[in-house]
Amino acid sequence: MRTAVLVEPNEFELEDRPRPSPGPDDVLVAVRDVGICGSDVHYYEHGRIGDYVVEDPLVLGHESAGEVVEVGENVTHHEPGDRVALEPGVPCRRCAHCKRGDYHLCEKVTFMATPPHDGAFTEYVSWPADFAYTLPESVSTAEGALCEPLSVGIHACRRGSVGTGDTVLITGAGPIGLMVLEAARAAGATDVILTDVVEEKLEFAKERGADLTVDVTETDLDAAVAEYTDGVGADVVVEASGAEPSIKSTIDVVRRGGTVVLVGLASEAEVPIDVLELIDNEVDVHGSFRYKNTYDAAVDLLADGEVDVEGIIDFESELEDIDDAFRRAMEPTVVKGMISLDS
Ligand SMILES: NC(=O)c1ccc[n+]([C@@H]2O[C@H](COP(=O)([O-])OP(=O)(O)OC[C@H]3O[C@@H](n4cnc5c(N)ncnc54)[C@H](O)[C@@H]3O)[C@@H](O)[C@H]2O)c1
Ligand SMILES: C[C@@H](O)[C@H](N)C(=O)O
Repeated sequence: MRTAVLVEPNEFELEDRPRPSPGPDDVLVAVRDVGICGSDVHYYEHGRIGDYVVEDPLVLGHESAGEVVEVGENVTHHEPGDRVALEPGVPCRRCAHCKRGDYHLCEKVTFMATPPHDGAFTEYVSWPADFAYTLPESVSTAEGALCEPLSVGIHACRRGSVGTGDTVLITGAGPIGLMVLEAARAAGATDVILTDVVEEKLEFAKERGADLTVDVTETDLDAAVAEYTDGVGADVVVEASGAEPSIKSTIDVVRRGGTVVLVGLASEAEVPIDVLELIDNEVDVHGSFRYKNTYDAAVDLLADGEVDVEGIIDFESELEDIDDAFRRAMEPTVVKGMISLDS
């Protein structure tokens, strides 16, 4: 099977690898669509993300969906022909975190495209059947693949307890910020503000329904939020840029008693925060790491037409053109590139 392998930074090789056989609890999936995530691009460019280092050739891609072609002997809820979205993180199911229900925090998780685990830029993936979610007729496999970033958005909104009538400020209008926008609307937020430093990203966010957009290179964010919220501040702030100034700004623009959710990964682990301000204003700060129990919700939201994910796709490429696709994905105005396979 054709497989795009990252052999060294900035270089994929297309290899012919043996097709895997599904284990007794697995499904074998013919991959149809795989999104290019910022983390894939980071591994491609730098060969590492923090402590995760690409030491051996690695298959990238963790936003994937396809068609079941074979099922293991114990699998009863899938059959060949089913179209499925694959949740990329499979936990050990045994550790303390898994047993208390926080399976996304499992330290032994097998997460696609995170060294040393291979991902989905390949023709076939064998994957645990309970981490494959059936897509109804109305949901495309491209949308199925984008259940992954949508899941990040749903989990962030759940962490922030976004609710009906809330004003949500999202910093960073990349794919994650835009998926938080979708999830926040679905959770009942009536006012959504997005920030960015790239004008095109903000125009796009506006087209996708942001009530207010703020270019933080030109406009004072505190003043803009104060004006929009009559001096109160946002109920929930979701940080989705990873930029240090943006992380710092979150506690200035959240309302007293409000919630800050940190999703963006700062390049420096330590970002100075005024803790007295946090205490005085009784701000809740939550980290948000990947997601748990979001795929069923993501598929239902897509089936009900409650969210749009396909609209963020800028281009689709074939597996053979993956180097070009990654270079395109690095352009600052591009939101999402997809690799589509027609095996
Ligand atoms: N916690 C998690 O589970 C999780 C999951 C996925 C991604 N992430 C992280 O979330 C962040 C967003 O992911 P993405 O794929 O959308 O990244 P991205 O780089 O595509 O988007 C980030 C956006 O932030 C904008 N930005 C840069 N500086 C800014 C500033 N000072 N203020 C406002 N916006 C600014 C950029 O122009 C860009 O549009 C990244 O840091 C990524 O690593 C975290
Ligand atoms: C969650 C996922 O989108 C992210 N890129 C990660 O590897 O953690």
